[in-house]
Amino acid sequence: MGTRKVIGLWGGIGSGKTTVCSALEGQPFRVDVINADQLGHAAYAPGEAAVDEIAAAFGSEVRAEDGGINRRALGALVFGSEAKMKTLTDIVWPIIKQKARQRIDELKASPLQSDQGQLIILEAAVLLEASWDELVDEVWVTMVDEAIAKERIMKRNKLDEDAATKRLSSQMSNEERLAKLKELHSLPHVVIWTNRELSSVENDVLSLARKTLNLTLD
Ligand SMILES: CC(C)(COP(=O)(O)OP(=O)(O)OC[C@H]1O[C@@H](n2cnc3c(N)ncnc32)[C@H](O)[C@@H]1O)[C@@H](O)C(=O)NCCC(=O)NCCS
Ligand SMILES: Nc1ncnc2c1ncn2[C@@H]1O[C@H](COP(=O)(O)OP(=O)(O)OP(=O)(O)O)[C@@H](O)[C@H]1O
Repeated sequence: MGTRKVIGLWGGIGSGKTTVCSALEGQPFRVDVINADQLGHAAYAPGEAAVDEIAAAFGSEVRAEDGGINRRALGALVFGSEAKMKTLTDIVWPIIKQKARQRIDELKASPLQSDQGQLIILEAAVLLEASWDELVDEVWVTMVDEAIAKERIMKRNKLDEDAATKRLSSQMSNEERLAKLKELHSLPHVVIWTNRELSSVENDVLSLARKTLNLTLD
């Protein structure tokens, strides 16, 4: 019987979260990724409870034509304003947490399908800020030098340097992230530095996964 583990994958913009998940594809153990950005987006669909609350807080200009939330309009209000972002996250983080817990429970209730075990990965840029680490067994943190993160997101998102700097400065610095990690105490955690050759990062991620699942290392 394989082991099931829930991993919280935490890291800033362009730090390598998606790359880590891709490295785990096609392995003999099962991997299910829950993406917190997507759970948040689902909360903005027409008829969802958060929609009226957000429109009441931010005004009707954040309503989309279909009756849901227009993320672009909302993003323009909250990115760059700490106070407005807090108003939004006070509404939406508890909803994302509840959706993530429900999805983890569903996955845990489903047949394992592999005697090599299962990793359930909760991928979230704000895992610790939102206290979603309460849902996981282990935390993996992707980290990269900020200058390299800037280069990567300029290239990937076709941003100029100013726009990339703005996005990076709206999140925790590496120093703040490392300090925050110290608050985890008893929860196992590991930092995955991604400013290295991709193949070296991928090898480390596979070793980490096998260790987490108590599989023999080859
Ligand atoms: C502001 C919103 C509506 C903008 O939506 P939009 O589709 O334009 O952007 P998207 O969600 O893809 O986010 C863009 C990037 O910003 C990051 N990000 C989003 N919210 C935050 C936040 N509160 N703090 C730090 N980074 C954030 C995302 O992880 C992503 O890398 C949306 O990001 C949102 O609802 N944010 C608040 C909820 C939240 O914290 N989500 C992140 C869960 S990991
Ligand atoms: N080791 C590496 N060497 C070179 N490029 C890399 C490496 N790791 C990641 N990248 C590239 O950097 C960019 C950002 O990586 P990735 O998309 O995995 O980060 P992310 O944390 O998921 O970002 P976001 O939260 O912004 O979506 C991608 O274009 C990816 O291909």
